Amino acid sequence: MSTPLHTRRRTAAVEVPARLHDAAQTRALDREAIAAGISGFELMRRAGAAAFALIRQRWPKARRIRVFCGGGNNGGDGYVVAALASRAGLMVEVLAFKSPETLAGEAAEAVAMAREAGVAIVDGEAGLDQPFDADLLVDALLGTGAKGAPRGAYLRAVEAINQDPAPVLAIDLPSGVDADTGMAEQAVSATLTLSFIARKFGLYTGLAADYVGERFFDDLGLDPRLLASGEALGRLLEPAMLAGYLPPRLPSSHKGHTGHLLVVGGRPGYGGSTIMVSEAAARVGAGLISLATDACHLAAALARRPELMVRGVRSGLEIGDLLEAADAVAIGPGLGQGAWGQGLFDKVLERPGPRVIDADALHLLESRYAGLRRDDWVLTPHPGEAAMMLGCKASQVQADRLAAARELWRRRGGVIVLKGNGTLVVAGENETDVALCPYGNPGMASGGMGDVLGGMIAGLLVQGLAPFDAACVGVLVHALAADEAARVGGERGLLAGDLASFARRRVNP
Ligand SMILES: NC(=O)C1=CN([C@@H]2O[C@H](COP(=O)(O)OP(=O)(O)OC[C@H]3O[C@@H](n4cnc5c(N)ncnc54)[C@H](O)[C@@H]3O)[C@@H](O)[C@H]2O)[C@@H](O)CC1
Ligand SMILES: Nc1ncnc2c1ncn2[C@@H]1O[C@H](COP(=O)(O)OP(=O)(O)O)[C@@H](O)[C@H]1O
Ligand SMILES: [K+]
Repeated sequence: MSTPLHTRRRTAAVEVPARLHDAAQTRALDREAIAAGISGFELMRRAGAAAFALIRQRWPKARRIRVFCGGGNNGGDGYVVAALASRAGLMVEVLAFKSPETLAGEAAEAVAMAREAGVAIVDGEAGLDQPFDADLLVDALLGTGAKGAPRGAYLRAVEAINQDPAPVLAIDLPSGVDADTGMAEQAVSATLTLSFIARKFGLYTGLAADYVGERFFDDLGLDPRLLASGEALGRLLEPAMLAGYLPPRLPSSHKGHTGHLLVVGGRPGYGGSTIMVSEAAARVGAGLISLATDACHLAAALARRPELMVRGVRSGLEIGDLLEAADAVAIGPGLGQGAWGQGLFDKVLERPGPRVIDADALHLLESRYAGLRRDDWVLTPHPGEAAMMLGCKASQVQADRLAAARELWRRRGGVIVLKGNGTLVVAGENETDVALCPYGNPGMASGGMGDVLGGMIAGLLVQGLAPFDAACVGVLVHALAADEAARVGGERGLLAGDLASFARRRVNP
């Protein structure tokens, strides 16, 4: 983590954020826990108990519970939940999608536990045709051992769960969602998902958001040192981190200490984008902001934010002095890919230094600078732009967002911010180089939101944060501001311009 300019020494401890694992890394943790002396069945018993405790807490009035059990250990967790619910006097039915007699190991012990508790276990496919009128469904079909989309009877079970109006608790993950990537074609649409031992990376990004519902996590009482060991894919961004990144300013600070940003872009008809970039940068604390844009936007920019220094420019030749003065540059929104935009972009790339490259500038980077790699830039593609840069389809980017962001990083270096639900910040191959933002909401699916994000990242860069830190803080502040704005006024109708004032609170933690 870098030290922002002219700030007090950090007092807040930087908390180690939650780790994110894939299925294989989760299995490694399971094995470690077993090697440390907790039996596989004990883990399963704890998982089932945690799930039943959550049921009691969230659905205290539920009396009729239908548990959909698969043939692996995820199914085993389901049998434990059924046993505990039955012992508590609830009416429970297990629909078994693999014959309980064929289950092995811990899952077989869990079946025995359910039988002993008097749970009715019926053949899954036959049971689907029998009405049950459940108050709650438990999805214990597939967990981290799932390979590909649900097949056969499992697929019919997923469809039946989704057609039933009852709420759904997904055990460990919604069956059909890929734990590693979040890819989901046919998956259980859960009300809540309770994950064990490890937070699965895939549940926090991309399409998974449409299936997981509210996310819960239980470490099953494992030693935190064990959970901190071994490999992980990345880490979650959390609000508590902000205090560590953004210590208060020194009382003697002046605008020369807080950074000068140059924003470049806004061809005729696209002036609003750069105004939003500039305003967002100002609201996260950039000291001075120069905006180089088409002259037709001068009046609008100054009317919206008289704090800006705005210059109408006809070509890249007119920004040399501005580049000289700036600590960082944000370029791309409204830039266009014609001669005007090209000239400005070429000029900006002539000099090294922190840059946020977005929108049209990403297209210009691909078309004019194939193979150029730099450490000091932050590239902020949405999935469509990432696909353009990788020469694939946006759906392929979404199918494995981490792989796409990593590939972009390998090609381009610096920091890659892959936008969209569960935004990823990637600056390398290690766990500490990958951050995922679990905040944000679909109210952000409106024009200009990305411009505001770019402005925030740039506004943090000029204050001296390192590119990875600026990207992480910018993404987090942007999403938290959008969530707060949505809480106040609702998601639908949320405007990019609404975020700035909420962001201000977050950068003063
Ligand atoms: N000791 C442990 O390993 C623990 C495991 N736990 C639970 O166990 C789960 C992992 O258990 P498993 O490794 O047995 O895996 P699963 O329970 O996910 O089951 C895998 C089984 O499902 C079948 N299958 C896989 N993909 C399928 C598909 N697409 N369509 C239909 N059938 C498919 C396979 O035949 C395989 O036998 C975790 O998600 C968690 O819920 C918890 O009980 C905590 C402790
Ligand atoms: N459903 C969503 N959930 C979370 N964040 C979202 C969602 N939709 C959009 N966003 C965020 O809003 C911003 C949109 O950026 P972008 O697509 O570049 O928009 P624009 O080009 O209009 O500025 C990104 O930061 C993205 O992560
Ligand atoms: K499941």
